[in-house]
Amino acid sequence: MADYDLLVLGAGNAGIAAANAALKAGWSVAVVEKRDVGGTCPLRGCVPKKVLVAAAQTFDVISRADRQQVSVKDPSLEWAKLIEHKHGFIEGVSDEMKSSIEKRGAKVLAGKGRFVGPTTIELDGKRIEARKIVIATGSKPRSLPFPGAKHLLTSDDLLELRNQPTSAVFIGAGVISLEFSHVLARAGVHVSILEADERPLSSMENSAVAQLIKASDKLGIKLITSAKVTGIERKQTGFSVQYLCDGENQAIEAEIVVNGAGRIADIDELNLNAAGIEHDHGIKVDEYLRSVSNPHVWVAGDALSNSPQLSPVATYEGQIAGNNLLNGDLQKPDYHPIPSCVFTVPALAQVGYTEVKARDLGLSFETKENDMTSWRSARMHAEDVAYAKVLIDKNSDQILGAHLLGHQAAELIHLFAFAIKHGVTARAMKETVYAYPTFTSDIKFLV
Ligand SMILES: Cc1cc2nc3c(=O)[nH]c(=O)nc-3n(C[C@H](O)[C@H](O)[C@H](O)COP(=O)(O)OP(=O)(O)OC[C@H]3O[C@@H](n4cnc5c(N)ncnc54)[C@H](O)[C@@H]3O)c2cc1C
Ligand SMILES: NC(=O)c1ccc[n+]([C@@H]2O[C@H](COP(=O)([O-])OP(=O)(O)OC[C@H]3O[C@@H](n4cnc5c(N)ncnc54)[C@H](O)[C@@H]3O)[C@@H](O)[C@H]2O)c1
Repeated sequence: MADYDLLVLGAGNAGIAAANAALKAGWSVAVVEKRDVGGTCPLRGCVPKKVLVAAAQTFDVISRADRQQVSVKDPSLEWAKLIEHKHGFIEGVSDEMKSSIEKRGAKVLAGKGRFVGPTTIELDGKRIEARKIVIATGSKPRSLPFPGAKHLLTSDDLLELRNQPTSAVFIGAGVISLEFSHVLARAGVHVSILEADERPLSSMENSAVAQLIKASDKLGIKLITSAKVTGIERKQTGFSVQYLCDGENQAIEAEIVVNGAGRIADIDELNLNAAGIEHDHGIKVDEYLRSVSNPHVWVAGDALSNSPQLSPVATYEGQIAGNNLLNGDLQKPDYHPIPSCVFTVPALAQVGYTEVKARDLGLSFETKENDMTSWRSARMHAEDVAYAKVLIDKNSDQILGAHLLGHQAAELIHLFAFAIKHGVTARAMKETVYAYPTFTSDIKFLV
């Protein structure tokens, strides 16, 4: 007989969402967690990162204040104090989350679980049998193969870094590197980024990314693309990062070197073969997030290898896995209307298709592109960057994609997400009466 109806591996957004669905249905649920209940987003990801970004935003506003006739003398962003301030947002959070899920009836088991059978997990030498299992073990930084990779810091390390470095090199120009770079640069750190690809953020809209690169350059962030890192060597005061670019061996020195080369599903220690769970670069799941080879197992969140690694997506997938294991396979995730934001300063936000993707799909659409820096709203707030590209279906008048940089992008994007999700037309967005003067009221001119 099974010890639990459901066992969840991992107590992050995805695991907690799946557990909650089963608890509501009166199932007995165990949640196994090897680190802290809460997982990446509240403890080592979105929230602590955003505390740093919020400070960078304030610094940015102050740096433009003279244009609004406000004089502020010598502002500075103090890294060590900021890290201390960030701690206030994390302390006690994991304990609260643990007691909250326990109150709802879950048994929280500490330790690293691994499969020893199709529905059996081993934890600290004990075997636990469950009727169904959800794998929600999240992701970890991709390990890099060159000599000296052991010197690399991760985002976890950066969030704990007490002493402000004078210089930093990031390997990879993805979301993590760009977000941290914009904070560090404002604290006065010399930042360089080495990107293997021809351009950063390859899944985002080209023209919006180009504007972000310009804004990063203005901050002093040095971005080197098409760079193949070959090694990291320790020097007296820091490190030398060697790389190949344009056929030539080159090097940059910095006090710290950070791995921003992507995150991969944290599944390689789960002993998946013992449970007959098919996997190659990730666990193979069907469209209902169920393992294709073990019908008792579902996967959700960053532990999946083919969906966006985002906190609300992890929760959404956890809920779907939970609903499907309770009710039979009914729900498939739909990622199209889910927005994402790169929290640089200015922030870049997108939802729906990029222009390239819409063209690949053979859609017939109109592109509305605007630089709003000369608009009254942007000038009032002394914005340096204010850009929007919106794709509108020529036949249905529905929004296919929106890409915003600056101009409250991380907030405005949700109106476009709502429009895409619910089929609201560009005309309906134009005809709505908005409060004025607001950034939102500009939407009429963006669609
Ligand atoms: C620096 C950073 C900033 C980010 N910022 C944002 C942001 O602004 N917005 C956004 O949407 N997303 C952001 N993300 C991504 C977001 O944090 C993740 O997509 C999300 O937290 C994934 O949730 P999850 O439940 O899948 O995994 P996690 O929250 O990582 O949870 C997985 C849990 O499983 C546990 N575990 C692993 N293996 C085992 C095992 N064998 N046994 C028991 N437990 C195990 C882990 O300890 C962990 O607690 C950020 C990520 C990082 C790293
Ligand atoms: N604001 C947010 O929503 C947010 C913030 C942080 C992280 N995240 C999530 O976390 C995930 C991981 O973030 P990330 O920034 O580490 O990854 P990423 O996938 O965004 O970017 C990784 C980058 O590293 C490059 N790269 C890979 N190997 C390299 C190498 N050897 N040398 C140089 N460049 C290399 C890739 O080409 C890519 O541009 C993202 O997928 C993202 O969804 C989200």
